[in-house]
Amino acid sequence: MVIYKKFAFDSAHFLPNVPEGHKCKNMHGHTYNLTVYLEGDLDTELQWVMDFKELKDVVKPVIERIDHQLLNDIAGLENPTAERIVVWIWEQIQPKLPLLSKLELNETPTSGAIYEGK
Ligand SMILES: Nc1nc2c(c(=O)[nH]1)N=C([C@H](O)[C@H](O)COP(=O)(O)OP(=O)(O)OP(=O)(O)O)CN2
Ligand SMILES: [Zn+2]
Repeated sequence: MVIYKKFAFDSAHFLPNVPEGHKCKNMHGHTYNLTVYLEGDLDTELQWVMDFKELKDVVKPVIERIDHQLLNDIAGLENPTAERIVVWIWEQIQPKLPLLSKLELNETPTSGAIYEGK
């Protein structure tokens, strides 16, 4: 069984390593949408994989670290591509979510990154 929960955060960023003239060298912002997927068996008694509230309690503090921030200022996010951000989030939450199976991060309505671990 796969369950998921969605989160959103608003952050500013710029991509320092792109060539001069690339639009993403300029600071700009996104409303990021994150979907967290867990995969596991149903608990026989509760008939769920994990309480969505417990899932939220793990992910929300991590989202709060990056919401309304300049991502480039955060350790590990000096080059905050969607790919780097999704790995960074994985590294923060995976130790507390052993059933974590996939993260999907949408940077815009048309672009994003999916990470399933190493
Ligand atoms: N592989 C990656 N490519 C790009 C990233 C990234 O994180 N990984 N990031 C950017 C920029 O942050 C940019 O803000 C998003 O790019 P883009 O999808 O081109 O945004 P648009 O709003 O212009 O998209 P359209 O829907 O095509 O208008 C760039 N590349
Ligand atoms: Zn961007």
